[in-house]
Amino acid sequence: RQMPLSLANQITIEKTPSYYVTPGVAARVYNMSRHVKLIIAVRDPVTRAISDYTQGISKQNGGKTFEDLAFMNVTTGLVDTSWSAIRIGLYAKYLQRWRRFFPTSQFHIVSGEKLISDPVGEIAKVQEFLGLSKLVDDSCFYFNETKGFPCMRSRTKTHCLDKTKGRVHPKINPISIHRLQDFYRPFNLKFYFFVGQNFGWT
Ligand SMILES: Nc1ncnc2c1ncn2[C@@H]1O[C@H](COP(=O)(O)OS(=O)(=O)O)[C@@H](OP(=O)(O)O)[C@H]1O
Repeated sequence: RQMPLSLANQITIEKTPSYYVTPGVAARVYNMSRHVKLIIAVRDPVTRAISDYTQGISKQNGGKTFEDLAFMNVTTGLVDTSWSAIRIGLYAKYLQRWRRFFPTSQFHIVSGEKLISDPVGEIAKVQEFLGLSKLVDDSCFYFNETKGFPCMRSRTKTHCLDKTKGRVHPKINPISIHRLQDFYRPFNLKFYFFVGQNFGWT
């Protein structure tokens, strides 16, 4: 058994990035509990793809550039959706799968961008969604200039993202960025429509 038991006054949270995109997971979660609350954290899919690639560089990427992987043909700019870093950013497609099992009221979407620019505001919405009292306020965060991210502070300790997160991304040719923005735009609009929230991705 992997999930710990929760008492009536407790909530149990489990986080795995691949849940959202893995076939069959929505059905398995539904069969475990159809009342479960679902939190999906998203960011601009172009930045997400570059972040994914950056994470891959530290493991293996076969010496390939971001463009080698993102485009089937760099000259025509045909996007390669068979590459997972690209495919995962099609958020609307995966949400449709989850919505076959769960009503809109059971989803909460967290903006990765706002989590950095306004962590207190973004966490406040999560607390509300989970029915928790608002424990997180400005005193819980400070901005770490070196890391470029907000870090958490409690009375006894501080905590920043570890070194596997918040990596510096490689510089990608602006033409490639524009091509990917054009590619994702209709999917992003569909996602905004589904969740009733505009994330302002370009
Ligand atoms: N708290 C918080 N606020 C804002 N952004 C955050 C936060 N936690 C993780 N991240 C960003 O998410 C990227 C890593 O995603 P995951 O945490 O899902 O990574 S993992 O798949 O579990 O390894 C990683 O992206 P990069 O910055 O591109 O490395 C993190 O910066």
